Amino acid sequence: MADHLRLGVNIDHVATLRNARGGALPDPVRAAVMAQEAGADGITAHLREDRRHIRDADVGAIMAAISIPLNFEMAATPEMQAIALSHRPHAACIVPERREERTTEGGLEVAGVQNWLADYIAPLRDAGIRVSLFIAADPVQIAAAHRIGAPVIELHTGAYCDHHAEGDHAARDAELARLTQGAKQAADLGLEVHMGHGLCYETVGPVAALPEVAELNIGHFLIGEAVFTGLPHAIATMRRAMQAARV
Ligand SMILES: CC(=O)[C@@H](O)[C@H](O)COP(=O)(O)O
Ligand SMILES: NCC(=O)COP(=O)(O)O
Repeated sequence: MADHLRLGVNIDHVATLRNARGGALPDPVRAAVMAQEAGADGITAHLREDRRHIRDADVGAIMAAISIPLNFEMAATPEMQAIALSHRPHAACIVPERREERTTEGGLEVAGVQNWLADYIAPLRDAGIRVSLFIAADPVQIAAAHRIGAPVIELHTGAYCDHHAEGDHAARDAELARLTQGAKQAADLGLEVHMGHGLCYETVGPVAALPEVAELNIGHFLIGEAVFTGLPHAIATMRRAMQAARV
């Protein structure tokens, strides 16, 4: 078990709120600094092709303002590759994107495009960026991630969280079993395992308890909770829930 389960705080939805009015506030850079001060181990931010949350200028501004790692989420496009190479964040997490989706709906297809994707991530790796692939807990995709030389995978916890929210505990537990198996498979292959999407205080425990998991990336719930209790309190409460599950 990794000694310390890292918490990456995703600040995308501060930017979503800013963009709703088209101005400068609330500032996602301020949220990143506040998250760092509240004990986040990293900041995650997704520069979507449609720029619905952070924008190009935010990437450099966030990196300049924080001293913890930035996990830069990006689609596998030439434009995003060039942006990642120009900023060289600590990590780049390649995620699938569909313009019309409300949120990231599935995992990245790796197995079907493995030669192409291996070539795509090579320059990122050569630039010293830790590449991670945001995938479903599917044995075929996990094996393909390993084959193409990605050092890290992030398993999509969205379905697990959705089933929990819908009260469908059988489906939730089946999804948790898939995540558990996926984490084991990946760790056996030598991959570093992260998880994220849709996690909240109620759903974080069972995934935080998995010994193979080194990092959780959590955003939407924390930013929503911050409206009521403040970001430092939300982060501290999430950390306690993670820690309680780990012992
Ligand atoms: C890739 C992912 O898991 C997302 O949570 C992302 O970081 C936030 O963006 P969306 O809500 O647009 O998916
Ligand atoms: N990669 C998942 C992430 O960064 C956070 O997802 P969410 O908690 O905003 O759904």
